Amino acid sequence: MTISIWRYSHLTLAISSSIFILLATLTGIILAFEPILNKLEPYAVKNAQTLSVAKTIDNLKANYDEIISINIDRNSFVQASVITKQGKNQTFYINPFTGKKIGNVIEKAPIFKFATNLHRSLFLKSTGRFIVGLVSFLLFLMVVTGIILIVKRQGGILNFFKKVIKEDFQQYFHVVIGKYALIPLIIITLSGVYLSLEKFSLLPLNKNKHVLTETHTDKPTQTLNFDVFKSTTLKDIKHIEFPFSTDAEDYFIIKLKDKELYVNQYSGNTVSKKKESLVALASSWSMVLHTGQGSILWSLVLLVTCFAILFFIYSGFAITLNRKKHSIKINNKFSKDNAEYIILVGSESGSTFGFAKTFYNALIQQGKSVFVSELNNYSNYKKAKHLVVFTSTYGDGEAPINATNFEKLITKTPQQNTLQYTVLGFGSLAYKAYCKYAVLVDALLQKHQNFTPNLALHKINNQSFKAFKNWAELWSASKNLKLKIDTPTKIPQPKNSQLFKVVNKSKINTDHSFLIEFKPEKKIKFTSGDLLSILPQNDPVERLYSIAKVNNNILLSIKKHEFGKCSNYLNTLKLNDIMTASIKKNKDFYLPKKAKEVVMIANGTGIAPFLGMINNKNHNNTKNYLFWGGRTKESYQTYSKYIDKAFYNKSLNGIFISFSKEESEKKYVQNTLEEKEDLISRVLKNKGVIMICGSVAMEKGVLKTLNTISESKLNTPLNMSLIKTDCY
Ligand SMILES: Cc1cc2nc3c(=O)[nH]c(=O)nc-3n(C[C@H](O)[C@H](O)[C@H](O)COP(=O)(O)O)c2cc1C
Repeated sequence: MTISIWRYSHLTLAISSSIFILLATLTGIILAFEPILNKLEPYAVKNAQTLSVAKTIDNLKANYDEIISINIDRNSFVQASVITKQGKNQTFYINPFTGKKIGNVIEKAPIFKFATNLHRSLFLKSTGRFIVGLVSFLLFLMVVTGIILIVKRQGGILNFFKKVIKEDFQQYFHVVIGKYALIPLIIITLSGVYLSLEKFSLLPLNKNKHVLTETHTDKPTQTLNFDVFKSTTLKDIKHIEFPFSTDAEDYFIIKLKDKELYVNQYSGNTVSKKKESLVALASSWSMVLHTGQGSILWSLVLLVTCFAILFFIYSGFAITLNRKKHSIKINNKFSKDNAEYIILVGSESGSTFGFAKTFYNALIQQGKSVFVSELNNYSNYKKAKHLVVFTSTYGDGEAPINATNFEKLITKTPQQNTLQYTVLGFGSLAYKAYCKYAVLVDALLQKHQNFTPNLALHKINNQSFKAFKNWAELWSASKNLKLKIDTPTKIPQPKNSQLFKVVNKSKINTDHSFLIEFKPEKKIKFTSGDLLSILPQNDPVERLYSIAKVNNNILLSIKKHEFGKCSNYLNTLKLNDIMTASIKKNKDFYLPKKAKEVVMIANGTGIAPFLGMINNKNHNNTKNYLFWGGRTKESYQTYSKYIDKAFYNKSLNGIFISFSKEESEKKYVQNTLEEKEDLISRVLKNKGVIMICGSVAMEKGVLKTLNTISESKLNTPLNMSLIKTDCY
């Protein structure tokens, strides 16, 4: 399988540098605390930034014999180096308003010294510094390739910040956190690279030099009266170096944010100005941005970003291992020119290859000559008579990575024979462009003169093995074959499996239906209308049951089929038995929050989600009506308890029941809908919502009846945007 160059680069970069990134991140986490702790020290003096340098010097002079330097650090703490009246040379934090000492200069704690050395040079001096700089650059490249991968995944740059669809925990959070950590990551990596370049003196030198503009004067004056000191506040100052001697050639050296001044110690005139170079300014910014010095907020951002990097390392490797597990190799027994059956696969993350392999094996078992390849390898097939395309859809309805050239290839590659073709699309209903690329492939083949359709395009949602098996049966019937589709030997456990305990179970009724109530062993979120996915033992095909949320438990309504593996398994469960299953969100079938009136229509066990919905607290005063079709009055007894309760609580405003097998009143749910056409047309007119759950046959009949009511009473076809269905 071709692997995207970007994904390959992203992965290679990650593998080659992960140990160093891990070290840098762990030390980065420790170092992020240093500026936070420093900033919390009580050495910041209120309004000190507004005080003039002249006043500060004045105050210091009143307390000490001599001033050597004044320094304002990134926390805005004012530091002075002085000779005390006792003749001692000392450096400490001062209150510039009084000139008095307020604390000793903070010493770097040993843990921070250790972490800094490891972070900067891995204790390997220049070699270590070089490695760290390189790793920082590699991490930057990973951010860039990551951005490209997100853009591809989201289907274009404009969709970059659009919601990410959750397919799998690691992938989802790798992308989501990646989007939000993007800017800090770029800043951290680029500033890291910059600081390394600086250490290796690889940055352009500052060509600005001091040029003296005044001849010296030996006339002593009062330092305090210098204009430059009076007009400059501590806000602008980084450092002031006092003249070392009384020689006129010794100046005050004043480092401001963007320039350096020489000030004559006698005249107070600025004798030279040197502008800070852009390189030096960038160095200063790189230091601040990379270390978080002076800002608790930015240090916290750096800290969180370090944790994000740790998550990327974990989730990135988990995704890769998962892909490896799913990657499938097919050893073709026949060449492309000797095979009668050609299977072409479009796949991004490999799962479609699994289906192709199963299909390939089934054909080979029947003694057929088959050749499997990728859509991007589309070619001319000398003996082929049948083409089967299995393709997923990626991005926003786009081709998966190994199918991107197919559209071009098919127009310029001639075929000698006419091939019968079929397209099977793999996709997910969670995306708007459901199986869109399969639709395009189908259209391309339809247009092509060498292809004739054999079976209409079919779509498989969420890699459903059951749907695939159904399609394979249809396809083999169309070819007069008896394909044996092997179920996968490894039964995948559904993602986010949970344990559920049986806490209630009704007797099985004359329709072979029963209710079973499960209590989740762990606290989980779910809503009536969500689905419970159950894999019965030794069966890879998941069964989905619509959930009713009752007393915070899951209530299912099950019909036991004679040979139904899952329904029989559920029927064998006793009180307190534990079952493994997983919850699948089904937001499209939630009770609407805003509708004034909701009509719920179900037959048989399709009533389940509605039993939960009508028993939910009705905060919006929505009026709920339930139409249910069953076989006999006895069938209804199974559910009556929940319906009575809803009536009692006034969360159900009408119930309309039809029995199809009661001699006295044989009716289907559609007949009752016709009888209540005034209610139905009112709900449709007022933009209420109609929810349907149950068999597909019932759904068809109900939609037809609703359409008839809409056309006759409202003179308009049924507005499908008001209909929600969950039928099977
Ligand atoms: C990022 C991403 C984008 C997807 N976009 C679509 C889409 O637009 N339409 C669709 O039907 N399915 C979409 N899917 C679902 C996949 O097509 C589906 O999971 C398929 O079975 C994956 O097959 P593969 O593993 O062979 O690539 C998308 C999946 C992912 C991860």
